[in-house]
Amino acid sequence: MNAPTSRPIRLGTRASALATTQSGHVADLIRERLGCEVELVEVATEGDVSSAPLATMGGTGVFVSALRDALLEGRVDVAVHSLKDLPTAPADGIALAAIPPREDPRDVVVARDGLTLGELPVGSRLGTGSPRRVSQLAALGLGLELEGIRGNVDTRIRKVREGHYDAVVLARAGLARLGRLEEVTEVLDPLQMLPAPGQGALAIECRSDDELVTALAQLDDPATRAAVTAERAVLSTLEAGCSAPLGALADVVEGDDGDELWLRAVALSEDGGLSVRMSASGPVDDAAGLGQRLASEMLAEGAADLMTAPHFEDHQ
Ligand SMILES: NCc1[nH]cc(CCC(=O)O)c1CC(=O)O
Repeated sequence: MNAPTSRPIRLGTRASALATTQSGHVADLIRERLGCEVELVEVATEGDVSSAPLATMGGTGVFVSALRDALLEGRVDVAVHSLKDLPTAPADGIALAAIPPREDPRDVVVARDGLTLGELPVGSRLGTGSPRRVSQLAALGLGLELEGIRGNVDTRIRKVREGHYDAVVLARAGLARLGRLEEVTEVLDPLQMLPAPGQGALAIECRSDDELVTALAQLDDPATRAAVTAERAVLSTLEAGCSAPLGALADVVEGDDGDELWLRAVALSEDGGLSVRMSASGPVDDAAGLGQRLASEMLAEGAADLMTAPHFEDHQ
């Protein structure tokens, strides 16, 4: 296809190794598939500059807003985010123009001495700052010490190498993009660890009134978009009534009447002691409806009460 514009497309990226790798990947896709020139423009975000815990900075949205500001102010034309870091509410003036094919969405363990979770001795120190990972790990009853950790992928792995932690849990997708899969000592089955909604997928955004919306749509993978739409609908529906740790994963599977979407989700109390786990399937073209229905059923089963559950008082 002809280049939609004569000027180079400015693609905004955060400076981290993962962000520049992801952005470089999308820049290549745009060059190959749309035949446009692309230049990378670095954008600093509060999430990169500060080392405060993410929870005190308004969550992972801090990584996203600086890139969106750069888009709206016309400093860049395209922004690439990890979809799991993207808030579910649509942003004014911004289009989610494409979601390319997803990487393997599972979480992985990087442990000392090639160990798996089950092989780590009781009392081993596992670093993760994610409430979703903490609660699901706690629910496994392995007797691990779960400790907060910050820093990029490289820093987290180094903290295991240097003996500060016995293990860390990371998204497989990040390691795959960085060419670090050889560090993985165990891939966690979603039966035990459901990933974050959107994990492993990229979001390509542009201004909603830009002609790029149509051009970028060629990079969209409909199966990935359907899956992450269902997962994010669980998140946005539960967010209204529940701030519990949440995992969700959808796959396009072959059903009796052709392709359908199979969705599973779990909401847990912070200590993993209580959880509401459900699954459902539905038509691929009603992904949002499927996610909303599953989340409503989860709310009816008490998902909203998990954080304030009486067991916190009873068993302390
Ligand atoms: N929380 C930060 C973050 N955002 C996206 C990824 C990895 C790539 C992805 O999930 O798409 C990571 C690192 C991690 O969770 O290990």
